[in-house]
Amino acid sequence: MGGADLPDAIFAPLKAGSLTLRALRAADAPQLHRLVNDWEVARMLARVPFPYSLELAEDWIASTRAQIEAGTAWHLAVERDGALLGCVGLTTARDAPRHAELGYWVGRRHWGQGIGPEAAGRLARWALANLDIDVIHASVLEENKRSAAVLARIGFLEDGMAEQDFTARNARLPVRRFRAGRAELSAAREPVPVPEAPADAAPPPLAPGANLLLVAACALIDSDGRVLLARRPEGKPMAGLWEFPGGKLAPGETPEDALIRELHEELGIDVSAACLAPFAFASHPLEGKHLLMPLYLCRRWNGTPEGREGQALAWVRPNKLADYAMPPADKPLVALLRDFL
Ligand SMILES: Nc1nc2c([nH]c(=O)n2[C@@H]2O[C@H](COP(=O)(O)OP(=O)(O)OP(=O)(O)O)[C@@H](O)[C@H]2O)c(=O)[nH]1
Repeated sequence: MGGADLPDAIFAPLKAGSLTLRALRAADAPQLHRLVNDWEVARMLARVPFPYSLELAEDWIASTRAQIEAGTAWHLAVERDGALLGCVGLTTARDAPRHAELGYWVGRRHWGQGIGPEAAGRLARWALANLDIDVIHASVLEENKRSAAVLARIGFLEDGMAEQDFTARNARLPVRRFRAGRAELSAAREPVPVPEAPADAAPPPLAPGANLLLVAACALIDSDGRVLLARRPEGKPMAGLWEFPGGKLAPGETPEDALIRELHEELGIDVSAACLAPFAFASHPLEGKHLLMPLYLCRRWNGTPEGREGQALAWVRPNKLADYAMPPADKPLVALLRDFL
């Protein structure tokens, strides 16, 4: 059996509500051809010719599998109950490191069911959490109001106009450009209600420290002098950035208590307070509050760290720490750590 029959071997499918996003397979060609060989769909897509032959569908599917394997683009089938509904794709930008382009289309008979935002939103959030990118761009034909609404609903912001060649129309046409990063995509997902304050009300007095977000973090250092970084998983704010393991202090906890608990929960290792050496701290605005984060060093623990919450882990040499995208609060810590180790 060839690779084309084993789609999940190259890409673990993503769930998005009732939808599944998975690698395209050779067997999808007839269904894909039927959906996209439709003037109402093809005329809105830049690179799709019309009429669109079955052979083109077969060739394109093969190319999408090669791109996933090469790590350059992820064009996926949008499926529900075994039926192909459309496609969603993300291509990393060749000339702009850490940027990517998002695209999608849905077969006409499936319009109006919220499939576009569900599928495109999931792929965008997955990409920011799992690929080395920070910004996702998308273009929609100026007249394509439906597609622009999909992007706005996911959290994309409009950032200007451009022009693009549209193969099916044999014309260069104006497109609206959109972009989103981590802040936009998590804000759209988890809207924070802002309480209405009466215009003349004085702000209530705050207890000392009430605006602080207390987080304890730890640089685990192995016998080769490498530091453990963990990647924030999809669904958390700042997903995809690398950080020092740790987390927020629960009520009544000391930073050491919190670290012992977090390192056990997140990595499955046991540390004792005596092995946590205070090293430095971060102080930075975050989530409408102010992050105060002591960073400890730890060279001794029991167990082997593993990403118990699905987070990727990396043991990183001090001189390579700067290659990992980390939250802004960590920048000074990284420099201190590199100089110290
Ligand atoms: N653990 C950790 N958190 C960091 C670092 N740098 C940094 O800005 N933070 C921020 O500190 C906060 C830690 O909260 P968290 O969400 O990980 O805390 P938690 O484990 O209690 O998770 P939860 O809030 O989902 O329960 C996040 O906003 C995170 O982005 C870092 O190096 N390590």
